[in-house]
Amino acid sequence: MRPQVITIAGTDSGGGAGIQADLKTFEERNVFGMSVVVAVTAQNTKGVQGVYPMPLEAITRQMESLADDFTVSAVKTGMLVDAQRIEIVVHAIRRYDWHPLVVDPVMVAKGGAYLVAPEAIETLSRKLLPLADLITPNTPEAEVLSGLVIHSDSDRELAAKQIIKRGAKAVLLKGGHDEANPERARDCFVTKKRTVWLEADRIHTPHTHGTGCTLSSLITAEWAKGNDLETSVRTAKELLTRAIAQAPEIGHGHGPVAHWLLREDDGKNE
Ligand SMILES: Nc1ncnc2c1ncn2[C@@H]1O[C@H](COP(=O)(O)OP(=O)(O)O)[C@@H](O)[C@H]1O
Ligand SMILES: Cc1ncc(COP(=O)(O)O)c(N)n1
Repeated sequence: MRPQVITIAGTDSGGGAGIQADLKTFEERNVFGMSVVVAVTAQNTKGVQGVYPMPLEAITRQMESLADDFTVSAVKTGMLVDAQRIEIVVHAIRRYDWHPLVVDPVMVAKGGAYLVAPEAIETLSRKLLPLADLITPNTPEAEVLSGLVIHSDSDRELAAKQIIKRGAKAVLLKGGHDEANPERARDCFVTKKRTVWLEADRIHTPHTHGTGCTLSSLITAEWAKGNDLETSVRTAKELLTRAIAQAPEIGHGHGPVAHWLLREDDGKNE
C-alpha cells in the first residue's frame, strides 16, 4: 500500500512553500499526501501579504477526519500560528500517536513576516519539541530553541545537542543562513548517538522560497517509505540541492524550487 502522510501547516497561495510545497513533494516521492490547514496565507514570491488562522474547530475536525480513516505512516508540522493552535495539534498528535513526527519549527518567513506569534515559541519548545522524532530548525530557529548564539560549527553541534536535551529525538540544524560559508550549504544532523555533517555546493540564487518546507517533506516521505532516518535525510538533502540548482524563474521575488525534479521513478510513469 502507498504510504499515507500528513502535513499540518499553513498554505502558501504562491505555491512554493507551506502545504502546497509539501503536497507537491509528497506526490513526487510516491507517498499519498494529506493536509491539515492551520492557516491560510496570502503570499507570493515577494512576501506574505496576509495571514488568516483557521478556526480551532476546523483544525481539530480535519485531524479527526484523517485519524478516522487513514493508516498514517508519518506526519510533519510547519507553520502553526499561535499557542492555542500548537496546543490542539500537540493534543491530536498524542491522541492519535502520529509518528514518526518531523517538526519544522517555522518561525519567520524569508521576507521577515512572523508565521508563529513570538509568544508561542515557548509552547512550541515545551510541548511540541519533545514529541519530535526529528526537528529541522534553521540557524535563527536553533538559536531560539537552544538559547545559544551560533557562530561556529562547534556552536551548531552544541545547539543541536541542547535541543536534544530538551526532548527532540534528532535534530537537523540547517545551514542555509550560514553566510560565513559562501561555497557550501552545510547541515548538522545530530542524534543521541552521533553527529553527521551533510554538505552540498551552495547555489548562488535568490530562489530559495520553500527550501525548508520542501526538505522536511522530503524527509517525511522517505521515512514513511521505511528508510532509516539518516538515509532519509541524506536523500532529501541531495534531492533538494538539485531542485534549488534548477529553480525556475517564477514570480518577481524569491522564487520556488523545481519540485518536479524531486520525482522518484517507480517505473509506473512511463
Ligand atoms: N543557496 C543554497 N544552496 C544550496 N543549498 C541551500 C541554499 N540555501 C539553503 N540551502 C539548503 O536548503 C535547506 C533549507 O535551509 P535553510 O534555508 O537554512 O532553511 P529555511 O528554509 O527553513 O530557512 C538546507 O538543507 C540548506 O542547507
Ligand atoms: C505557509 C508557509 N509556511 C512556511 C513558510 C516558510 O518557508 P521557507 O521554507 O522558505 O522557510 C512560508 N513562507 N509559508
